[in-house]
Formats: sequence, structure tokens, C-alpha cells
Amino acid sequence: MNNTIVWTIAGSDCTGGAGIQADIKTLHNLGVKACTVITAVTAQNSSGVLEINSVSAEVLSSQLNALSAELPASVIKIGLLTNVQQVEQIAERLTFYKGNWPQAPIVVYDPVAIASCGDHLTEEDILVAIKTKLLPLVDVLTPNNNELQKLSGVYAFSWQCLARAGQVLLDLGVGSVAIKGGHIDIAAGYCVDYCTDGEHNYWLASKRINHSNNHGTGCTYASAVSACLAQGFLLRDAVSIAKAYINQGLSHQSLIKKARQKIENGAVWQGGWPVQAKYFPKVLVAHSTMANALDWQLGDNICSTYTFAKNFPSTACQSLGLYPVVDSVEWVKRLLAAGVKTLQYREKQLTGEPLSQAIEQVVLLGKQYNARVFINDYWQLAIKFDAYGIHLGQEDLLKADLAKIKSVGLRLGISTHGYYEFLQAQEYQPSYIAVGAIFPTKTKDMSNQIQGTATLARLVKLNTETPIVAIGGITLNNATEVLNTGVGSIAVVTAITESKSPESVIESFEQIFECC
Ligand SMILES: Cc1ncc(COP(=O)(O)OP(=O)(O)O)c(N)n1
Ligand SMILES: Cc1ncsc1CCOP(=O)(O)O
Ligand SMILES: [Mg+2]
Repeated sequence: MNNTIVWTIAGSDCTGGAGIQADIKTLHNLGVKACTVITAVTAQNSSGVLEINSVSAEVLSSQLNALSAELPASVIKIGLLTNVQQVEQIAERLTFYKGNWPQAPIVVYDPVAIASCGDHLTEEDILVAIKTKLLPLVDVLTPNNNELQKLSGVYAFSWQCLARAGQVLLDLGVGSVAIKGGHIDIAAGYCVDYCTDGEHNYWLASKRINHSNNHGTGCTYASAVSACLAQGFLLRDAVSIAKAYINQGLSHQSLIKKARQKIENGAVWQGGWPVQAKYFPKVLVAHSTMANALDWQLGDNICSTYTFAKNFPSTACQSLGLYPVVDSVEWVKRLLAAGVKTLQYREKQLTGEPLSQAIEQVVLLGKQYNARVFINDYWQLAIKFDAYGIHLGQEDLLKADLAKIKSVGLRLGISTHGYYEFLQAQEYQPSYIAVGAIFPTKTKDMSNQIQGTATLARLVKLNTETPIVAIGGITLNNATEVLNTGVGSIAVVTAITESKSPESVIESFEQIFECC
């Protein structure tokens, strides 16, 4: 566990399955420290919620004072608030923390209006206070279907309604909304989560897992999102990991024999960090097989000009080895002569005829040396000159004719930066998936997108069929650490282009590949 602190401000559930107890388990399981502020002591069991004993304003205040004096949080997760006074008190505190702490905390609010057992835990009038006082301070709101309807007034019977409900909540001042699809019945047999910040929209689909032990899934989900945000994951990655964590928990308990269910008290199972591909959701990509099956046609990744395509030609080897990325015909010539077998031409200056001529030469050189030469960005020219392959970034993907690239037999590599984009890239079944930036790099602005080797190792394990390429800040000094993640290919720019002796750097990289 690292020293990252998450506060959970929520109610205690004596069964241990939901509320504060679920939050602590999730936060610990996902590697962060949990501090608690109890809002109410509930008495509940399989018959329902029997009693709610709200703590007084003084008790709430003294817990907050104690923590803020010594253990400020990077994320504050809020669950059950039982009355208007508590909502106002917490809103006041959040305003202070956001304005006065050296680093403003991220606020995640799971609007526990109705527990998953169906009992009403809060009064109707609290809604007004939540909407006017609390929501404007919330960075991430995680409603289920009931809570969504209560807060937005929109009943989600279609994908468009779901998007509209999200917008209503954003209009109330929330930073982002992550709507849990567990109780939404738009697509039979599937749970589709929808996350939006108004600018970007993320849709994550998983097969519905039939389960009886689902108590505490809402608290668990919001805590999982909080744990990921506290560790620096972007929201799109946090919601992807949290959905996998829930799928893992729900899948596990379906294995529990009936006799044990009583002992488990109906609670969702709390596993460790989800590592198995089967628990991760699919990203909905416009016109993909999954999107068509769900009759879904929304999203940022809609490809308006061209049709969707997947299953690109293979590179015929799982490990592409050392993969230099260079910006001139001279570099291409020099590196191919030095024995490099995978290479990318990434030209950002030339245009028009000089660009066209350069790409033609690079493709020819690749054929002469029987090497895998990828062209970055310029997919039309790559097709025109019959390149070995094309490398496209996230935005490039939306503007490229993927069906054409596939039909002429060009390989396709896709850039990704974290879990969400990795899951999205998988939908295209590309020839390889690049993950970056692994370390800070001066070659390209990658702020907020540094993955580290721990995340790389987890992503490599999620897909053992597609070659994975690591890129960003990789040098001879850290190459062994990178290869120890199991990744088969390393892409580098400055490690080679800024070296006094590129040929000897290539040789040293080859030796490291042989040793790992
Ligand atoms: C192997 C590899 N990985 C990532 C990139 C980056 O591509 P992209 O995100 O499109 O950014 P630009 O390189 O076009 O600036 C890459 N080129 N190669
Ligand atoms: C193009 C690109 N995409 C992600 S990081 C990066 C730059 C890698 O350059 P370097 O190897 O010099 O860090
Ligand atoms: Mg690009």
C-alpha cells in the first residue's frame, strides 16, 4: 500500500458489506490508505435497513477536524449523508479544503439515496440541498439508475436519454459523471457504464453477471474509482479499472456455494487489483460489432467519414524488438544499414511533394532491407507507396480510412496512454498496440500520461495476442526494467538520435533484448 490517503465520509454497515466497511476493503485492496468519517451508524441485515443513527454535527465535525489536522486527503469519497444539516456541513468543509489545502482534494460522491436492498435511507428534502450545495463541489458523481433519475429527473430508457441525464448533472455543477449501468436495462444482457465530463464521453460495456451477492457494489465502485484517482490514474482509466474490479467481485461470488452465501452476507466479493482480461469492459466504438449489437451509435470515437474496421494484418512476430522512431530519410537509411528490423518514419516538418518523395524513399528502403517500416500519421501516402505499415494516434484513428488500410494489407499500430485507450485499441484488433509514455520524455508533451512500468506490466498481461510496444523516455539505463514487464518491443527516439554513437546504442539494446 502506498501513502496516498483517501477519506471516506459515509455510513457504517454492521454487516460489513457496504458503506464505510466496503470502502475500507476496496481502498486497501487497491493500494491506498483509508481514513474514515462516519456519518451514521446503520443497523441492517438481509431483511433490510432496520435503523439509521445519524451522528451529530459535533461528532461529524470532530472527525473532520482530527483528520484535516494531520492526514489531508488527495481524494475525498462521500457516501451516505442522512440529512440536510450533514449535506451543508460537508459542503462547507469541502469549500474550505478546496480553497485552502496546498493540493485541492478530488471529491467523488456516490449519492447513496437508495441502498441496493431498496430501503429509503434519506429524506426527499435532502435532494434539494444535495443539488444546490453539494453537487457544485463534486468532481466525480457515481449515480446508479435510481439516483440518476432522482437527481436529473431523466428516466434512462435509451442511450440518448442516458447522455441527456449526464448533461443535466453536469449542468448542476458536477465536474464529471460516471453512471453505473448495473440497474439500467437499455441493452438486454449487458451493463453499460457511461462517463462524461461534457467534453469527452466514455462508454464501457460488460456482459451482465447474474449474481445474488451484490450488496455494496455502489460503495465499492466509487471507492475503486477514488483509489485509482488517488494514485494518479485519469478518470477514464479509473472507471475502466473500477468496472473490472466490480466484475471480478460479482464473478467470484457466483462460485460461492449456497451454504456460504449467508456467511458472505450478500456482499460483493472484494478481490485484489483486477488483472484478468475477462473482467475488463469493452469500450464501445461506433459501428463496432458490440456497438451494433447494442444498437449504440454515440461517442467521441464515432467515425463519421469512414467505416469501422478491425483485425489488421499481423506483423508475424510477437516481439518487434528495438523500434527506433526517426524523422529523416538519412536516419532511416543509417539505422536499416545498422541492422534495425522495425522502424518508424515520423515526419512532422515536410509537406506536399517533399513529404511524398520522402515517404516513397523510406518505403523503398524498407523493402530493400526487408524491414518492418511504419509510416506515422500519413496513411494516404503509406497506402499510395505500399508501406509495410502505418502508425496512428488516438485522434489520427478517427480521420483514417481503416477499411482501406486493412483491404490493401497494411499493418496498423495504435498509440495508447493508459487502460481506457488500451481497451479501446483492442476493439480494432491492430497489428500492435503502443503504450506510452512509460517515463517522462522531452520529445513530446505527455503531461498526465506517464504510465510507469507497473501499469505497463499489467497492460501487457491483459493482451497476450497482440504485440505491445513500449515508448517514451526509454534509454539503455531503464530498458531492462521495461523488458522485465514482459513487453516485447521498445520504441525510442532520443536514445538513438541524440547519441554520439547510434550504432553502438543499437548493439547495446540488442544485447539487453537477448538477456531479458
Ligand atoms: C510506436 C509509437 N508509439 C506512439 C507514437 C505516438 O503517435 P501519436 O500519438 O500519433 O503521436 P505522434 O507521433 O503523431 O506525434 C508513435 N509515433 N509511435
Ligand atoms: C512519439 C512519442 N509518443 C509517446 S512518447 C513519444 C516520444 C518518445 O521519445 P523518446 O524516446 O525520446 O522519449
Ligand atoms: Mg500521430
